Amino acid sequence: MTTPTVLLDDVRAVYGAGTRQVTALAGVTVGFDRGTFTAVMGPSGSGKSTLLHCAAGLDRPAAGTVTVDGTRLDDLDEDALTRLRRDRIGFVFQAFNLVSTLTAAQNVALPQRLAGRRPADDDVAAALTAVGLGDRADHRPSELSGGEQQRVALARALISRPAVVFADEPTGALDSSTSRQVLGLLRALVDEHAQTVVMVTHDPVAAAWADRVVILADGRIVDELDGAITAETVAARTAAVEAGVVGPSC
Ligand SMILES: Nc1ncnc2c1ncn2[C@@H]1O[C@H](COP(=O)(O)OP(=O)(O)OP(=O)(O)O)[C@@H](O)[C@H]1O
Repeated sequence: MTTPTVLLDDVRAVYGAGTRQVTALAGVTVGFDRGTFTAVMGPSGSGKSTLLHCAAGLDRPAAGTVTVDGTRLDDLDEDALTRLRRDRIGFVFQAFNLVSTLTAAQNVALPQRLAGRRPADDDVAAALTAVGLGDRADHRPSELSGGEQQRVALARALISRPAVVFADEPTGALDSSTSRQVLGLLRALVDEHAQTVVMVTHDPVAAAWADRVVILADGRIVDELDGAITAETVAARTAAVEAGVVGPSC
């Protein structure tokens, strides 16, 4: 049996304390295999972002373990965790994205430069071209739209080839043709480079690009789809969860 690239084992996450305590993850066990594309869905407040943050080492769970690329995150101090995030994890997050003082090209090259390598200028240009931003290499994030910034983050994942790419609503701010372009790029990371992609989305059309859909409700995984996934089946299953037909108590 192969070990998943990312494994969450009975992960619990809580915010606040006392009467204000909120359980965001109530014991989640899930693995994301190498070369797979998983969509994480569920109603607002069901724990999707918390799951992504715990899996990516941005939040520490209250209990349970997270293993990324063979390394248990709870074994790492903050410096080692920062290095692991830099070297092994790609982020396509709206709020956790690019360095504002660097150009698009410098942002794409950043993880490799921090690791002491210098990506070839041609590789950086090719990655930006692949995401449709070949002519914006010298622009800083403030000169790019939210969707363009997301695509710069994707270009970074294209050349630094992290073990896993976490994407939080990567198409939320995009029109449908740019969304298809971004989803096609995520798909290509998986199909052509056997990378692992985990994407939080509310959009059944976006989720249909994945190999597997994991649906959360109240901090637990309550449903899963794989095989032939269509936007219609995803919409029906998420609607059933929202309506409480499928839920933690079922
Ligand atoms: N910083 C925080 N402090 C207190 N509670 C929080 C915090 N962040 C999240 N929560 C709570 O934890 C639960 C899970 O939140 P999370 O953001 O993971 O959900 P989500 O499924 O990503 O929601 P959405 O789709 O609305 O972004 C919610 O009840 C939320 O209110």
